[in-house]
Order: sequence, then structure tokens, then C-alpha cells
Amino acid sequence: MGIEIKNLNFSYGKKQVLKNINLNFEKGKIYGLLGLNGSGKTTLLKLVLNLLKEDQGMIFLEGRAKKDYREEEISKNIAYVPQSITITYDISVMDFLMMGFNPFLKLFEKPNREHEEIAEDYLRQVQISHLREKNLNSLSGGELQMVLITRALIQNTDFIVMDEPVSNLDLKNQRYIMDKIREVSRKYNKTMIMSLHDPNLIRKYCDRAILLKQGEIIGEGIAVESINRKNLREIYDMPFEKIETTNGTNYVAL
Ligand SMILES: Nc1ncnc2c1ncn2[C@@H]1O[C@H](COP(=O)(O)OP(=O)(O)OP(=O)(O)O)[C@@H](O)[C@H]1O
Repeated sequence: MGIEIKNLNFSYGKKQVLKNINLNFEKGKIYGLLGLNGSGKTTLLKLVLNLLKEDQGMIFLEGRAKKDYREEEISKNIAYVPQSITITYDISVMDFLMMGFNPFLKLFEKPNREHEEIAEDYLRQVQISHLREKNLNSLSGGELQMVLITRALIQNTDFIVMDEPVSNLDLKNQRYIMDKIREVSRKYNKTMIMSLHDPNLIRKYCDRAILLKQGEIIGEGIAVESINRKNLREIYDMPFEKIETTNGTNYVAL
């Protein structure tokens, strides 16, 4: 059934940030959100995650109104990769990943060897096993982003919401992580909803694109169709050129 957003409006104080949003996130698909800084992408993702409450409208998770879910039920269904995090105490990468299991444990239950093996497997898959014992606070921005993605993957939820998941990664790791995200989505029928600042990544990796401008959806559709010169010009107010490469179509800002 997925996630359905109906007539959603949201304001911070008097400033309306999202206007009449209607969206359907179907099971197993990858969605890319594109929009300028401040267009409302993070706010929309936080509303889906129930980190913010809608002013008007409804969000349905698997056909049931989000407001009828308990907090921990939402965490069991939707994993979150934030843009970044601040942790004020020292913690190893492994211990941080173990904390990701908390919503899934019973009262007083502690993560065990089985959980550790799951985490080790994903550390290998994301190719960051060497970070296992490092202090989270000593990681580079890109390394931290890969740990946050690993934590979301080990939680094994049906939905993963990611806020600019590859913004700190070098080009090689961007490609590697996006390949991994797509592989996991296809293999386990997971729904991925992510904001990305690179329209070419949305075109290449997402099934559908959602175009946000000043809190309104100005386009939603099949990614390779919706990411086009006309829509990019409307979002960025800049001309774009279409370039055909051996690896598909790309758009570059002029
Ligand atoms: N806690 C808050 N209180 C008041 N205004 C906020 C708050 N958080 C965000 N805003 C404002 O809401 C608008 C949308 O912000 P949001 O973070 O959703 O944008 P975004 O599209 O994710 O931007 P970016 O690409 O820079 O991450 C911006 O004008 C921002 O200043």
C-alpha cells in the first residue's frame, strides 16, 4: 500500500512551507525529491517520519492514518538517514549501529551477537568495515554519511527516508552508494524516498521524481521524463543543456 499524502499543508509559525501536497509512495519504488534550498524537502520528509505534525491534511502509512501510530511503530516501519547528526559523547561506529536496533528490541532486551553479525554484514556491503571501532565523532562527513546509511539498512524497514544521502560523498562513493541503495530496494522491495541536489542522480537511480518549488509540487512523474530542460529551468531559473553520454542522458547547467 505504501505511503499516501493527502492535501497536506504545513507552516513554521506564520510561514507556510508546504502547500497542498498530494503524493503516493508505492511499495518498492525509489523516489527522488528535487528543489532549491529552502523549498521544503526536509520538512516534507520530517512530516512523513512524524518528526513534525501536519497542520492540515493526512498522511497514511500502509492505509492507516499516521496519527494513529505509536512513535515506535513508525520507527519500525520507516528508517531515517538525516543530512547529518551531532553526537556530543564518544561512541564507536559499531555501538552506534547497535543502537539502531533499539526500536526493534523488547523492554530490557539488549542487542546480541546475531545483531552484531547483521551490522558486520552491512558494514562489509557498504565497504566501511575498517570504520568499525572508530569514534563516530572522528569520522569525515562522507564516512559519517555512509555509517548513517548503514544504520538505516540494518534496520530492515519497508521504507527508508533519506535527506541528501550522498551530498558529502566523493563521486566514486556516490555512484557506489546509489548502486547499493537501488540494489537493496530491488532485492527486498523497499521504498526509498530521498532528497537529492543532483537531477542526474535522480534520473539515473530513481523511478519517480518529485519537483518542489516554494513548497508546491510543480511536477511528479517517471524520473527520466520529469527531469527535463523545461522543468529544470523552472526549478532553478537557469538554462540547462542536454548531453547524451555512453552512460545515458545528463543535464548540465549553462
Ligand atoms: N525549525 C524551523 N523553524 C522555522 N523555519 C524553518 C524551520 N525549519 C525550516 N524552516 C524554513 O522552512 C523552509 C523549508 O526548509 P526545508 O529545510 O524544508 O528546505 P529544504 O528544501 O530541505 O532545503 P535544503 O535543500 O537547504 O536542505 C525554509 O525557508 C526554512 O528556512
